[in-house]
Amino acid sequence: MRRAPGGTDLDAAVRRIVWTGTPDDPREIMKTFEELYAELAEKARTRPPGSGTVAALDAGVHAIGKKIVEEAAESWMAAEHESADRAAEEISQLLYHVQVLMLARGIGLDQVYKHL
Ligand SMILES: N=c1c2ncn([C@@H]3O[C@H](COP(=O)(O)OP(=O)(O)OP(=O)(O)O)[C@@H](O)[C@H]3O)c2ncn1[C@@H]1O[C@H](COP(=O)(O)O)[C@@H](O)[C@H]1O
Repeated sequence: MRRAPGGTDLDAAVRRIVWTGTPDDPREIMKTFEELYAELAEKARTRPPGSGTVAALDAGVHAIGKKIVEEAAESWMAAEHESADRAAEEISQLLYHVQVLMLARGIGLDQVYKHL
């Protein structure tokens, strides 16, 4: 069996990445970055009532940018002082707000990926 550095079972680590791992239902499939972007793009297009994404887009680039800075700071603090799971939660929020910023500026995934 393959082992990740540090003796962790690599297959188990990959499973943790692929599966969402809520404590109650570890079988629930997680949402990928691409799937979230497609969902948010659809929200932006259809503007369903009650969508936080629509509200954030209406608030504009300046307000979205402030949320990104806030979530980036919270990610940093969680990574430095809290558990890996807490840091991951903050990072997920950071990624969400980055995607909202992309949509606000009409930036597609490919436009970003070509710079990676
Ligand atoms: N993944 C996210 C997501 N991550 C973060 N957030 C927002 O970011 C905020 C960050 O949480 P904080 O703990 O910083 O809370 P807060 O500072 O009190 O937040 P606010 O006062 O700014 O609302 C959350 O309250 C949400 O408003 C998200 N909002 C939505 N999504 C997903 O986006 C999709 C579309 O959502 P809607 O547009 O709301 O339907 C759904 O799949 C959601 O799960």
